[in-house]
Amino acid sequence: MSLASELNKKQKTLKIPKQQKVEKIPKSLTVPQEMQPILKVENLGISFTQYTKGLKQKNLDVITSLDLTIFPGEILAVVGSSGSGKSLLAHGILGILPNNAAVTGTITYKGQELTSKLQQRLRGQEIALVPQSVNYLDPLMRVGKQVRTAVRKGGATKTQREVFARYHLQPQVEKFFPFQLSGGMARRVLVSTAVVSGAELIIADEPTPGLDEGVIKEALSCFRELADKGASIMLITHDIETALKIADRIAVFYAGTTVEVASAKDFTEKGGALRHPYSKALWRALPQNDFEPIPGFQPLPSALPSGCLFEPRCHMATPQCAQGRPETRILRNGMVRCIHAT
Ligand SMILES: Nc1ncnc2c1ncn2[C@@H]1O[C@H](COP(=O)(O)OP(=O)(O)OP(=O)(O)O)[C@@H](O)[C@H]1O
Ligand code: NI
Repeated sequence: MSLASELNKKQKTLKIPKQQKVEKIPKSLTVPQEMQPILKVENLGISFTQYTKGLKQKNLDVITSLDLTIFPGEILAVVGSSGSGKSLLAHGILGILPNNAAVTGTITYKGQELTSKLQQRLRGQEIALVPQSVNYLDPLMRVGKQVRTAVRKGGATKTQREVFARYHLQPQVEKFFPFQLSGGMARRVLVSTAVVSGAELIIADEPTPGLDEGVIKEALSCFRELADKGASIMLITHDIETALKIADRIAVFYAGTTVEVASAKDFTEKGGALRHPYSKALWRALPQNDFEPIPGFQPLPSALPSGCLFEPRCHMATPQCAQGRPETRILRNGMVRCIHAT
């Protein structure tokens, strides 16, 4: 069975909001911090065992000391460039990492440690994934059926047809097999599967590339509506602008760790409200801002610096930065991993 259908089978029914024109996507208020997070990731590490020449074993640390939390009713965007570990985090939460992966640290879901047994129980029930790759669709099952299997209560066909209409999928598409879909259509089917699931936590891994403006807006506003009804959404994207349209908070990833978690409101003007030099640089690199590229490259997992991961590219770096990884600290209501951030 494909992962998408397996992940979403037997899920709770959730009313699909009627199709509506969305001019502006409203954002809910910032989450009160005393609220219990639905998901808490602490000091997460993900490494891969690789065999090199002569069957020598090598460990590749791709995620190190990663922390983040998501609260009920919140959209947390995870932004970072390619290879920063966004998808691996998603797969780590769902418990679908490849066999050669080792996980350290803790992930708690509603206060309970997310063991592999619990992951298996929640996957497709309370936690749904919109996978980054459309290959997760079952190639042998008509797509309408794949979406209907994700509906757990009530009229599955009605729910599937409503969500297809909402994402501009023609009625005949429900009879199609995945190979008959364009990339954009396949992605809309994946988003539909998660949206009808009624999951309490939806992890959407790059759900919008290849979709046209109208459908992107529809998908994003649908996530916002689900969050406003109490669901939590982790929106993984490399596109800060998409993230800012709906997210409450943004976690900035760099080389497999969280360098900053900020309120979406902090991404404004010259980035003065941001805390980490990388977040500021990422913000300033946008065409509508200074369009200033960040010199250098994100380090590869096989060649991570021993000190601060951003130190080799940082204009604020001092010799102390190369001494060791900075701890996370709370700063101006956000989180940052930089000894110089003020
Ligand atoms: N099975 C694996 N074995 C070894 N390394 C892996 C494996 N899967 C992923 N990686 C490495 O882990 C790092 C993070 O990958 P990941 O797919 O999480 O990045 P990402 O942030 O989602 O990037 P993108 O924006 O391109 O989707 C990359 O350097 C990648 O090469
Ligand atoms: Ni990815």
